[in-house]
This record gives sequence, C-alpha cells and structure tokens, in this order.
Amino acid sequence: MSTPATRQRPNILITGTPGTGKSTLAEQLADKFKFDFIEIGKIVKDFKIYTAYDEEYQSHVLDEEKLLDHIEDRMDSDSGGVVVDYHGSDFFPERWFDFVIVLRCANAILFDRLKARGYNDFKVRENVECEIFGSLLEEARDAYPEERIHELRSEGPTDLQKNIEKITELVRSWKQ
Ligand SMILES: Nc1ncnc2c1ncn2[C@@H]1O[C@H](COP(=O)(O)OP(=O)(O)O)[C@@H](O)[C@H]1O
Repeated sequence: MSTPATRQRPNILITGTPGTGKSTLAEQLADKFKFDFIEIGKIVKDFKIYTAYDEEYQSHVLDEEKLLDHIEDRMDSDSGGVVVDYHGSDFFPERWFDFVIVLRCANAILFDRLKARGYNDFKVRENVECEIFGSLLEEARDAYPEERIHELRSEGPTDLQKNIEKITELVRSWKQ
C-alpha cells in the first residue's frame, strides 16, 4: 500500500467541472514530468467500467468499485508519478494523492466550451451550475487535507502556462 510517506514521486489528481481543462493540463504535466497519465473517462469507456447509460446526462454511470480495482495496482505502487484526471475526487483513497488540483473557470467561458463539445442544454446547465456552486472544490475539501488542495484558474493559455509552472514548483519542492 502506497502513501505520501512511502512514495518516491508524487501522485497528482487534476479535478474540476467537465470543460475546465483537466485533460489539457494533465496531459502536458504527464509529458513534462514523464509521469503516467490516467484519464479516468477514457478508461471507463475503454474497459466499460460503468453500470448504465444516463440518457439525460448523455453519459455513463461510473462503477466506482470496479474502477478502483482497475487502477489500484498502479496507484498503490511506491514509484508514484501518476497524473489522474477526473471530475470527482472523493471516492479515491485519500492516501493516493499528494496534490489535488481543482481547476476553476468563469461561467461564460465554460458555457462556450461545453456548447462547442456538443453537450445538450441540460448537460451544459448542470455543469455550469456545478461550477457556480464550486461543487468539485467542496468535494475535494471534504475528502483531502487542505494543504494538498490547490485551486487554480483555467481560462486562457496564460493560465495553462502558469498552472504548469505552479505544479512544477510543487513537484520540485515535494518532500524537501
Ligand atoms: N487554459 C486554457 N485556455 C484555453 N482553452 C483551454 C484551456 N484549458 C482547456 N482549454 C480548452 O477547453 C476545452 C476543454 O478542455 P479539456 O481539457 O477537455 O477539459 P476537461 O478535461 O476538464 O473536460 C478544450 O477545447 C481545451 O482546448
């Protein structure tokens, strides 16, 4: 079983409302640090790790237990060095993550990104409301110690660069 005390490299969770830029950031971080990138949404689809399809949300309902079983060996490895991207955080074991990055985005920008993705009106509204209420930040705060959580703005290219720099600094100074 791996914990922050036993890990050789940090594990990073990138969370936030769909459309805030998680996979964009996670992919670049994994590339820069030569970490493994675990894109939960893709794994769920590729390995059919869901219980049903929700017509209204136009998305699959995640089978959380099955997903945890699927990634457990990698996440519990003391080599660490994993970037995980998911719009949820509280069902993962707390010990798995050294940094929990919560991306935030202005409503109008998020609205445009989700529309461009072809989401229906219901799904756009649900997600924009989720962002307005700060639901993913609250979820992270309920599940992880405050010092592991970093709330970062993700609205434009400058933010992306700043966020990469900020996380690079966190990774560099980890355990020092
Ligand atoms: N910092 C950013 N500045 C501008 N556009 C961004 C930024 N981050 C993400 N995007 C764009 O927003 C959209 C959603 O990003 P994505 O990474 O797929 O979000 P998520 O993984 O959170 O659903 C994509 O079109 C992406 O190119």
